[in-house]
Amino acid sequence: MSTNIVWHQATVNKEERRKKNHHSSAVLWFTGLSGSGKSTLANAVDRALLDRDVRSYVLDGDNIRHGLNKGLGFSAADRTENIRRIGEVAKLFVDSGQFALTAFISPFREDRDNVRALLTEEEFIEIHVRCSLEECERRDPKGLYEKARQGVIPEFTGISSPYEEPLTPELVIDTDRETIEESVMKVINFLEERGLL
Ligand SMILES: Nc1ncnc2c1ncn2[C@@H]1O[C@H](COP(=O)(O)OS(=O)(=O)O)[C@@H](OP(=O)(O)O)[C@H]1O
Ligand SMILES: Nc1ncnc2c1ncn2[C@@H]1O[C@H](COP(=O)(O)OP(=O)(O)O)[C@@H](O)[C@H]1O
Repeated sequence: MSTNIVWHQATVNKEERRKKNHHSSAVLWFTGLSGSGKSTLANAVDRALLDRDVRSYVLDGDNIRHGLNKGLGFSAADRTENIRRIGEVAKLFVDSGQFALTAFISPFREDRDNVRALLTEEEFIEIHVRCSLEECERRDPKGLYEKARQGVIPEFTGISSPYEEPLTPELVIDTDRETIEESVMKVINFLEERGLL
């Protein structure tokens, strides 16, 4: 535990940064099974936002685990710590006037709700990237489900580790029924309706 630390108030504040950017800032929290389409969708939304001169950045589970969260595994405790840290990083992005697009399985409801609690109501947008386990297994883009079924990968989400679906997400995207383009437009329309863009 750190002691004797005092918060230093920043000189430039979030509202000033948002005004300069001509848009608001928030976290788009994509959650879903491995292979459901989180990374694909987050990156496609990132591109659509860039095309609109909106500042955004993707934080992706696989990539973050190569650096910042290297050393964390897939036990429940490590997944909780993974999501806690990403929640804090995403909050920094919001403070910097940008959109953070996070693509983590984030299987536990409580962990996602803890991130929500770090932000205001408008700043946390939970997007359930919904896709049946059967379809995710059929896609198996990295061959991980096959390994999980063989018992080579333990504690694999959906197979040997739980996924708790969001109860009241801001958005649900059915990637086994919609095209990527349709899903992207759904997210962009939502941001416009909320007055965030
Ligand atoms: N045991 C186990 N369970 C689930 N996923 C596994 C596992 N081992 C490795 N992988 C790969 O790690 C990616 C998930 O990392 P996350 O940081 O998103 O997971 S979590 O939110 O902490 O649960 C996940 O990436 P995505 O497929 O993009 O979801 C997998 O490629
Ligand atoms: N509507 C859709 N949205 C997102 N991905 C889709 C969709 N339809 C098919 N896919 C495919 O599903 C796979 C999802 O993989 P990925 O984005 O890596 O998922 P995740 O990040 O959730 O593990 C990709 O191969 C992608 O092309």
